[in-house]
Amino acid sequence: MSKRIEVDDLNVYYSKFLAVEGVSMNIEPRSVTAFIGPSGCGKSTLLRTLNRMHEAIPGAHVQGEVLLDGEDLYGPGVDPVLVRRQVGMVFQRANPFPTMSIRENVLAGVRLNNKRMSKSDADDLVERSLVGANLWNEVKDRLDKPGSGLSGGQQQRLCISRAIAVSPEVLLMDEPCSALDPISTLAIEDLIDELKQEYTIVIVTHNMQQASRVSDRTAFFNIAGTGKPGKLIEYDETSKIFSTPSVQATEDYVSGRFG
Ligand SMILES: Nc1ncnc2c1ncn2[C@@H]1O[C@H](COP(=O)(O)OP(=O)(O)OP(=O)(O)O)[C@@H](O)[C@H]1O
Repeated sequence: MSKRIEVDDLNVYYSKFLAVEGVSMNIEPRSVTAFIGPSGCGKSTLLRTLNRMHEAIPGAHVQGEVLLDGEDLYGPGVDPVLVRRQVGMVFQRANPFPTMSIRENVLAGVRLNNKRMSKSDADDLVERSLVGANLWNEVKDRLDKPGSGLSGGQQQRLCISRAIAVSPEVLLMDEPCSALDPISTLAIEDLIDELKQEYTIVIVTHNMQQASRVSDRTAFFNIAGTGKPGKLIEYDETSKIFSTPSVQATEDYVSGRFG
């Protein structure tokens, strides 16, 4: 259920603009990898190439390879819809479908995949996904109420249950806690720690403490100036990045001496 990601000499473009240049990295299964770096260095852009969401923007394209357990996501004949089923994504702002019930929100991705299910299978899946996202106890008595009636932190966990309901191999998270209060943030961080038993997780975060709390490895990206491409500067064990990084720019960034 958890796959290895290999990024090989990846260039990421918005039309002619090279936003991210020459990234190569291996991301291990059952681990959490944090992408950190200053605004505009391409963290979210790179994240979106890992499930082919980048190319949903007109003119956006990549050069290079992204392999999932050895298979090139950008190979000929690969269906981006199937890729997105294997590689789920959770966004900065929780985005449950507002008019749908909690139950239907959990099932939304599965329904999109045209999977027909009996009522009892659907009930099982809803329960398993909500338990998996640590939300079941809080919502089990109101599954037919709208998802928009939940708190921000609960909505984010609802989005995580929607993502895991389709049984992905990888979970991408783009600043999943940036709109949450500290208690909800801790709940999501605990959940990330549990989810890594089953999934490969990549998280973009601006919060250094969060990167050091949740991730096994950290990738620091930087940008030489406006209009220049973002680059991967250093990628290592999180403890090393935050204690004895090899590159001065990493040290400056993690110690807050940046810019
Ligand atoms: N849809 C788009 N069209 C054109 N350029 C874009 C688009 N989205 C992002 N960019 C550019 O790509 C570069 C990388 O942006 P990206 O959002 O990936 O950076 P980031 O490191 O995630 O930033 P932040 O930390 O502020 O979210 C920036 O120069 C940005 O302006």
